[in-house]
Amino acid sequence: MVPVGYRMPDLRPAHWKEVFPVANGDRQSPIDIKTEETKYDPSLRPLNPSYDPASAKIILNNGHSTSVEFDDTVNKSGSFQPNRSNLLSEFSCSDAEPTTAFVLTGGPLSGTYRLRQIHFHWGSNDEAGSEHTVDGMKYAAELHVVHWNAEKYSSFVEAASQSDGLAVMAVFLKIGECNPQLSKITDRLDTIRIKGKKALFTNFDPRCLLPKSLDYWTYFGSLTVPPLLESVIWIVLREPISVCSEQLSTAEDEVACCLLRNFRPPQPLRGREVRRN
Ligand SMILES: NS(=O)(=O)c1ccc(NCc2ccco2)c([N+](=O)[O-])c1
Ligand SMILES: [Zn+2]
Repeated sequence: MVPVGYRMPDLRPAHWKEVFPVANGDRQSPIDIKTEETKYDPSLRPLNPSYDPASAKIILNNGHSTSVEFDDTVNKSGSFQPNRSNLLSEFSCSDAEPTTAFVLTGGPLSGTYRLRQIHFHWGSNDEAGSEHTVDGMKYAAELHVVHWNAEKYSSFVEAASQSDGLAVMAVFLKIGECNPQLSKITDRLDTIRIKGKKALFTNFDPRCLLPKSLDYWTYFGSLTVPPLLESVIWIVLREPISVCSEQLSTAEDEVACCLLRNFRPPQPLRGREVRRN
């Protein structure tokens, strides 16, 4: 029962500032990446994602996106002993060494950032859907791989309020070949059609969704949905991955209307620098 006189907050991005004043802050995300204005930084190291597929737990419809949540309660470094039954080569699509953790290191990061969840932003058609844009160009969708600074902070929520608390790797999705790795997620969306619904989702290695090249742009920004906290080191991969229209429309059809067009428009750069490796 909604109390008399209660006005539901307007959920559209242009109104977020009424509830979250930080929406007008100096390091908001996403942004338009003007490639000519990015700065090469020789101190930037290669990215080093290493994920334990066994840490994938559930797939969730959290009302503004579909996410795959990972068990980030313990640091698995050292605890994951590769053996016949769990060798990454059986799960992973890359031929990397078996991992002993599910963390992101290297790139612009100092320290170890632990994988929390992955989720997508898409539009209601193939022409728009990404949050970041490149020279004004929108991609069909955008994958976010969310990590938190487990070396300095004790939880995701604590890290989310710190300027170096989160690291989100963004991967653009462009319309092309169907992506069998993505189907592992889109094929399960029918099980989480309504908000709050979750389903078991294990043995998924997010590296299967990454492009061949891990070259990136990086800048200091924020969460792109409320509470819009300015705690994210953004790492935007320059090479997109492919998705076919059928997969995207499956995603759009399978989840409630409110998950469509869940992308925030680009925000003012406010003098920030975008670096590239
Ligand atoms: N589009 S995003 O990667 O910036 C993003 C935004 C919000 C939240 N979550 C909302 C939230 C509440 C407290 C702190 O965080 C997440 N996430 O949780 O991975 C990611
Ligand atoms: Zn996101």
